[in-house]
Amino acid sequence: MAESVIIKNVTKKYRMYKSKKEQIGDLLFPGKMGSDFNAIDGISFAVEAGDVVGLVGINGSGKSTLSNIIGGIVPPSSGEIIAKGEVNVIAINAGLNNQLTGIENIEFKCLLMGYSKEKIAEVTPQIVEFSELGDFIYQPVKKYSSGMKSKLGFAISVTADPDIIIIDEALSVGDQTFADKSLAKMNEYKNRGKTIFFVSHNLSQVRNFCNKIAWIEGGQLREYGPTNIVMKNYNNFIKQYHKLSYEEQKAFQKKLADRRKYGKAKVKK
Ligand SMILES: Nc1ncnc2c1ncn2[C@@H]1O[C@H](COP(=O)(O)OP(=O)(O)OP(=O)(O)O)[C@@H](O)[C@H]1O
Repeated sequence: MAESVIIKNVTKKYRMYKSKKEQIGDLLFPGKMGSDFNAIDGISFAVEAGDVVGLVGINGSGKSTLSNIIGGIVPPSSGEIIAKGEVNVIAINAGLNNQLTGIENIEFKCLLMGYSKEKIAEVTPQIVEFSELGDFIYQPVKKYSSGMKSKLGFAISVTADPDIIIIDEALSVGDQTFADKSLAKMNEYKNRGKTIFFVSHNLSQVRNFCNKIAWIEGGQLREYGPTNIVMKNYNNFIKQYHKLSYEEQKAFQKKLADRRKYGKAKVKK
């Protein structure tokens, strides 16, 4: 099978400040105030065409940051993504403008996707119907609930026919009927051999939908491989993690956060 996406030593650093004063100080004296934090820390793996890859990991591990980098929404600080084909991100709020109405957002995103006026006129009713938003489509998106935003974002995204699709929690928002419809659409993409990245905390969905899993921990890739193997290890980890006391969980989180701040070498095992 041909490689579809190659993730090469990708790192994303954010500057962290303890106060507004530190943030302003960093502007005046660059590099003197605040500290770097690796949201993503040297992640590499290759995905084959037709793979459906679940991105799993506890809160804050870096799943969305990585999927946004793969989708070209967030630039990496270093490293690169080599994607063979067009990439489309289906995420909650992905690229929606809060000031515009639903219908204006449809037009705006279609223009961004390079559609002609005729194509926009053709797909708009289909998007409106898929979104199930009814008359809310004429309201500004800032008045939408997160579920409604997700429905709109999803409806717009699925009219495109990208080769590589990134789904960030979009299937877990909205009501059951919409979730079922979205899952059916995703299964259609999967059966057509598209490459899919699926960010989710819903492990049974990941198990059913994905053939590979990338387990992200503290910004690093802890494990990547076939679903049955990685899911077993991740499930064991989650069970152990939930058995920890509140203090022990905090200590574990701190160790990961320190590693992201100071690097592996300076953090004791
Ligand atoms: N724009 C930003 N500025 C600073 N830090 C950020 C930014 N975006 C993300 N982070 C930090 O990067 C880390 C990874 O966040 P990310 O949203 O990728 O995690 P996640 O695994 O998707 O989490 P969740 O499961 O809670 O959605 C977190 O510690 C987060 O605080």
